Amino acid sequence: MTQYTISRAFKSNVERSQRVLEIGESFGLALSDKEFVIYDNLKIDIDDGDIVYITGQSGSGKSLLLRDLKAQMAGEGKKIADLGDIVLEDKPVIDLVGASTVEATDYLAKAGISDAWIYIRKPSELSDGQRYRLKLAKIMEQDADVWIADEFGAVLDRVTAKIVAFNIQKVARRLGKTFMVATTHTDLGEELGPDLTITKRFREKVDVERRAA
Ligand SMILES: Nc1ncnc2c1ncn2[C@@H]1O[C@H](COP(=O)(O)OP(=O)(O)OP(=O)(O)O)[C@@H](O)[C@H]1O
Repeated sequence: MTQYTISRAFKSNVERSQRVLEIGESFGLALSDKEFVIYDNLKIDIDDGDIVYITGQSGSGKSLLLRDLKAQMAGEGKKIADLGDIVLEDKPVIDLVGASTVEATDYLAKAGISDAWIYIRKPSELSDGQRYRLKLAKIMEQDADVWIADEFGAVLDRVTAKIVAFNIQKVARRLGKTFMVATTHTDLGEELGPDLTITKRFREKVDVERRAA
């Protein structure tokens, strides 16, 4: 178990344009620089192989948390596969994943793609949701210790998001990977079965809940 400490704050630095001054006056906003604290010395214990489910409203600080955890884990020498870093070559989908056709179809199926018409298309011809699932297949094939997916399933319909969540946590658990996702959606708890649920609330408030052993 490793303990990570997260602290993050921003200065407001408001640029005082004419319109900003009008808004400040109309809504009674003080435009003096203020500090916004998003994480205040938050301690999070994460074990290798944990499934970590980060939720919270838009703008609450989920991406910042993932980014800081990623940096600290990389600093410890862990290999990270981050969905946000994956660049897709414009080749047929079936050529983009795995060492063989069988391996490719296996990874793709786990990521929720099992349509032959998608296999033979290129990423530029796919929908956002199909591209997202292809990237999930690509993080599963990487020889990394930690898999990271921000905006997890955000572009997927909820039935597909749940199926993909269930499948990928199963693979992560089998391979002993740490899998960390962040999303505004709170409906994936049952499918992910997270070891750690982090709910980011307003200001620096955070709920961290570990599943009973
Ligand atoms: N460089 C920055 N300077 C100032 N404020 C920032 C900066 N980066 C992020 N923030 C603020 O920190 C807060 C958290 O941002 P973050 O991207 O982590 O939110 P999020 O929960 O991932 O949101 P979403 O679900 O919309 O992606 C936001 O209110 C954002 O405005």
